[in-house]
Amino acid sequence: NDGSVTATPVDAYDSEYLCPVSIDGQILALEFDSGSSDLWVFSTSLPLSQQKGHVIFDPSKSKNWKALSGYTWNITYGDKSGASGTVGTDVVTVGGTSVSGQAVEIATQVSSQFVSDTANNGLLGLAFSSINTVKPQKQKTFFDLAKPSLSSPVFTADLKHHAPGTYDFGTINSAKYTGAITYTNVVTSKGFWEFTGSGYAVGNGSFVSSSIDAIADTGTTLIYLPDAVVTAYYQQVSGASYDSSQGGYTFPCSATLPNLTLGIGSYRAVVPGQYINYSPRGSKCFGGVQSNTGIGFSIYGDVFLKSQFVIFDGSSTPRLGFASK
Ligand SMILES: O=C(CNCc1ccccc1)Nc1scc(-c2ccccc2)c1C(=O)NCc1ccccc1
Repeated sequence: NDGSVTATPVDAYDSEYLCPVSIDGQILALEFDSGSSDLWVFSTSLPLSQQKGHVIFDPSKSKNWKALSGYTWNITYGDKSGASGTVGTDVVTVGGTSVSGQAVEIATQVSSQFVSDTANNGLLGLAFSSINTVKPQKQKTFFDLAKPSLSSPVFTADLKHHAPGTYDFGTINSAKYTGAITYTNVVTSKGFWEFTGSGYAVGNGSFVSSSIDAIADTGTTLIYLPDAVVTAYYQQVSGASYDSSQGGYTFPCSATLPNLTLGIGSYRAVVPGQYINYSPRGSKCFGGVQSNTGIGFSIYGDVFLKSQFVIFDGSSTPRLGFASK
């Protein structure tokens, strides 16, 4: 039972993309996150003050809800946001793909970043189940549970710049990309869709071969790269500088930004310069490419992913596929 669901940007900056998910008939907009592995939702178990403005899941209204007594979860993201709570299982449907016995993690507490992001009613994790946070027994992701019922064990991301895109489960729709798909091996030891990029080029500059340890992360907005790449990029942007008060590189909003080419094997993925003007911040504009210092690896987030058609291949040898579109 393959499925396809629309991924809608939540704001003018494509800071996140939300998809409608049905939990036994209750429909919530969730953020699909290939950088984490918990499916959690705003719930009636939250303090009313934290529920305000959100669409709330009410397990008491679900016929298929089965509480998992004594099970808890607790997740913290790199930006120090987080949530925690209790767990049950229910029927979860995304597009045409339906899964029963899906662990749905009920929030009893969420951090302020989630409270204020009223469009976001929770996350649907699409990284590997090894990093699910449920205790005493970690739970499987929607993709892992859906896999056996899919035509092929894959999902694809076709995110778009300032426009709705799609996630497809079970099929690779050849109408959504041009040219050949380049596949690259994935290392799953950290639980992420982790691969090694082959280098970079700034604008029309020559390609610099270098191994870049990176993850494909639909839940992270920007691209986080090694300092060597980031400084080389912003050297080509007049008026750009690192602004510690803004926590990253900014530049005059009138700047013309060069494209950034990121190598994946012999494939050259081109991120249009305009995608790298992320958003106005203070009197300048904040860059969509930032340093990966403190993270431990690079993150190819939405600014990158929306320039590509991406295949998350969950076969016995997981791999990532990239194609132009
Ligand atoms: O955590 C994720 C994927 N989930 C992103 C997400 C979605 C909704 C709300 C909050 C977060 N990806 C990864 S892997 C590694 C990190 C990381 C980032 C910075 C420091 C240390 C680790 C992150 C992450 O936190 N991504 C989101 C993010 C937010 C702000 C700045 C950078 C990255």
